[in-house]
Amino acid sequence: NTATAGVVSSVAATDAPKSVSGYIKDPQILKDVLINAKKIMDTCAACDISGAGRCNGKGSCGETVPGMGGKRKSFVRNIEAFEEMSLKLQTVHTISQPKTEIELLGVKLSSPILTGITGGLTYNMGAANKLAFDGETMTEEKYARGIIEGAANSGCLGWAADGIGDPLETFKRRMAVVSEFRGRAVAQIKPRTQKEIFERLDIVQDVGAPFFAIDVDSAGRAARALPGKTVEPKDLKKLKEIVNYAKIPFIAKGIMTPEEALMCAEAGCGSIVVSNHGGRVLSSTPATMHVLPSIVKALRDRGYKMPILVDGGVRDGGDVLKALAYGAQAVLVGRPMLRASLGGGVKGVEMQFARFHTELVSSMVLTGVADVRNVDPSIVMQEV
Ligand SMILES: Cc1cc2nc3c(=O)[nH]c(=O)nc-3n(C[C@H](O)[C@H](O)[C@H](O)COP(=O)(O)O)c2cc1C
Repeated sequence: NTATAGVVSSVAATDAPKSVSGYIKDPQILKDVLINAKKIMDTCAACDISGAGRCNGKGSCGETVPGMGGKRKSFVRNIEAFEEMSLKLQTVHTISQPKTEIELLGVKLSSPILTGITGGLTYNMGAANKLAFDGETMTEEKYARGIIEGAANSGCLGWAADGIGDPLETFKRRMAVVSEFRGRAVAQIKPRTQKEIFERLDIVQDVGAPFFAIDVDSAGRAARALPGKTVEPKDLKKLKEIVNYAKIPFIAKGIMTPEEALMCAEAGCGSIVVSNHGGRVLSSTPATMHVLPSIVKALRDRGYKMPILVDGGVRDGGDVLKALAYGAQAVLVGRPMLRASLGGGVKGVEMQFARFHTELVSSMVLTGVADVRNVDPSIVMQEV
């Protein structure tokens, strides 16, 4: 996320969209939404658009999952970790209508799913000047609206992202979209200097976001930062300063070790996202699902009750259930939501949420889980 785009388009509205053959206007089914996304993304992650829309980073996209960078190993590990896990099929019980609702930091969600934090269709997705679902030009604003409104309409939460190169004005305009969905849209801030974080946090709080995240794992981009566009690692002291400044819960995103999870808890963070940034920041990290159990254990053993979120490679409702069985309270879904918004806007994201929800319910019935807030770890078995 190094360039300039924000929610407000860096593409002039008058630019004619590039026509794309076979593009489906106003798609009515998810498959067509995903086809659209594949057609407009130069570097598309669409490996299997006919199935569940799974992306394994190895497919027909020529191994160029959007914004992958590096050697893609971390990303593939995330996907494979879920594939290696099996769910225990058990149907001799009475559970036919399992409960999927949770409350996350004071916000009620219809299922334990948030969108991933993604943005930058011009520089991350190759979708500048391409057709949108409405037959007009695709813009950052349409993209963000798809994510945020689509999630809100699904009873879940969508994130507005912060691009490193985004000037404050762009950030403010993006927050105007969040403001429309007061209480039902959340915002992320890059690990900028403390002063810049506080400046953006004031705005995030003004627009009514119930909580915010900082992707602390974007710190490596400091090496490429332009003057005045600084990101930096955050030590315990700085984490505490942010917690103390904030009037809403602060989620630290990009935590991959028990030690750092404990530091976030000690700092007073409201939550963490166990994440390797979808494999985009460091090529050789473990899968998020491989580190999640030790992080959960470390926090719970010391009595910390904060919700624990996870992302990276969540591709269907069964994966959501696996993450919950490993101790997460909710997941973030990145690329599948990204593609849904690109190919179908608000409606596309609603369809994607509906698919995840249906699959989650079905997986719960088939494993005998009555409530997402209480998932027995023994429903997951490692393949032997
Ligand atoms: C195109 C793209 C842009 C992203 N931009 C951001 C960002 O601005 N901030 C952030 O915290 N994470 C960002 N991420 C990482 C996601 O929030 C998330 O961690 C990751 O996509 C989850 O993995 P998944 O795509 O396999 O579900 C981005 C990911 C992608 C694919």
